[in-house]
Amino acid sequence: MSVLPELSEKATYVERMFARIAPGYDRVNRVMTFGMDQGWRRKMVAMTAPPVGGNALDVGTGTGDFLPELADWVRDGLAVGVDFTVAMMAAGQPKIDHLAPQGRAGFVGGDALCLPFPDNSFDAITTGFMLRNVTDIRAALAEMYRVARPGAVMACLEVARPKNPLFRWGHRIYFEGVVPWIGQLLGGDRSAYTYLPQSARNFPPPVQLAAMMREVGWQHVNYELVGLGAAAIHTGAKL
Ligand SMILES: C[S@@+](CC[C@H](N)C(=O)[O-])C[C@H]1O[C@@H](n2cnc3c(N)ncnc32)[C@H](O)[C@@H]1O
Repeated sequence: MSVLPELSEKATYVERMFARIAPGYDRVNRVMTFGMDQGWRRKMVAMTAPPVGGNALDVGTGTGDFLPELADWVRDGLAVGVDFTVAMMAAGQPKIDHLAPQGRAGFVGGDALCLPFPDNSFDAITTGFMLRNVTDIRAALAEMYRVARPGAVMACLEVARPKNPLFRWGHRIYFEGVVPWIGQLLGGDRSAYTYLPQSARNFPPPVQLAAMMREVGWQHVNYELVGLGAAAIHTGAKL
């Protein structure tokens, strides 16, 4: 049975869903990805290579998993996480408690489709598992392009479907049959983790996402499959 909302209700549905699962979000992520997700995030930050003293932005930051790594790279610069679900950022606050007093990292409430920042503000941008959840993927990619400074690199992590038929079959069983139960047991919310594989089915495949990035201005667009093809990391530059 589909749990996917109508487009007109999607933003409210997504915000309420993430507010519900915020307390157990990190735990479920670690188990569901066999601990690989943090390595993917570290790799992405290295791909964007934020400069020392620069500003880095993580869009749809959730519990802020990218922020400590971004803050390490920019050192005395600033790492900002933006999200429209306050409960997710509140759950992640302990991760940046040691950085916030020195003004090195912070959360900002805001919509990825209308980012609350001026043009050309950030030297590096990351976004992880967010694009699947927005009502307009192109608009989100265009907003990230708008706030990126010339020279900035953006890296995006999203779910994909393995190409190898055997992995694809195993992935489908795991993602659609097992993941909702992991979500139920560790996150207390089966419906949210049923939404996950269903929303992934509707998400454009990596080649199509790369084309969308180019359409809104990103250049040198590339992608790499990770996790046996279960996720893709796209990168693009603003020249
Ligand atoms: C699956 S979580 C990903 C969190 C984090 N980036 C990570 O890597 O684990 C998706 C996040 O995107 C946020 N989100 C979805 N649509 C958004 C929008 N239009 N504007 C801002 N945040 C949004 C949700 O609130 C949620 O925190």
